[in-house]
Amino acid sequence: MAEVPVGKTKADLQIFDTEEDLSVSLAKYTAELSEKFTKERGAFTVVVSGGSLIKSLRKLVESPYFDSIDWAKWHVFWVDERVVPKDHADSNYKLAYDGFLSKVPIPPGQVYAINDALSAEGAADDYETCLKQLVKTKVVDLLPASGFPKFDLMLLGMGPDGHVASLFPGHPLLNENQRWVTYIKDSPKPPPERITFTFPVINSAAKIAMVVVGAGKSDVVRRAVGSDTGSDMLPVQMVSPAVGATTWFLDKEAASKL
Ligand SMILES: O=C1O[C@H](COP(=O)(O)O)[C@@H](O)[C@H](O)[C@H]1O
Repeated sequence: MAEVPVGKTKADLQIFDTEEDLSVSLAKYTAELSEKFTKERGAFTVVVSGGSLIKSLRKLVESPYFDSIDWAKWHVFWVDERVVPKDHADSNYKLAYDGFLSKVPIPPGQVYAINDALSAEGAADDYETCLKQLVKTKVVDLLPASGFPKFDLMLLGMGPDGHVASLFPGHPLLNENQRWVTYIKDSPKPPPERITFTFPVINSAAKIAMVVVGAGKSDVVRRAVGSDTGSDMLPVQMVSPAVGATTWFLDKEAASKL
């Protein structure tokens, strides 16, 4: 494991020969954090993205991780969601449910999907209200220094353009610093309407795993890893936890241009 600069902070970089090896290591990392936070807080708050990340979580539902994890303590959230019905092919909820959540015994009331009956604006407001309630009841931690929720673990992917969550290069939402959850109606990647956590929330997390696989992302990985703090920073370079730590999980192909 090497420590490398990414944007204004440093991240641990792990490179794996195969995506299979990456998936095993990601399961071990997640299981260890599940044990740590469950012991410390009595709950484990996990935020997932959509996209290719979900496939890389597959080893978690296998032995020894499946049996060792106290799934009843998990609370699952989405870093971003497309404003489509939950059974739509574009839904990040459906992707996670089919590939992961349907295979583990997390109590359904601890899986916080967005309200798909609302508009983008309404769904963002509703999700933010839900998070505020969970902070009040101490299911979700608060980072006192920032006043934003502090999730235990964020499992994030990155698009080939360097976007994370639904925070896209050059978009004004990159600068949102009040809202916890906001919405976008002009996403450059379809579907256009989405809700997304803002950077202050992402950067208040205790642990962030940035999971990137495939040669198609090698150029953006090369651009992201380095101490470029210019004004045209990629969204992924703005992932910069205030008190937490980021670990990048890359397969050999994604890391091939480093
Ligand atoms: O649209 C999205 O894209 C990103 C990246 O997806 P990937 O398939 O290139 O890994 C994803 O992290 C985000 O949650 C999703 O809504």
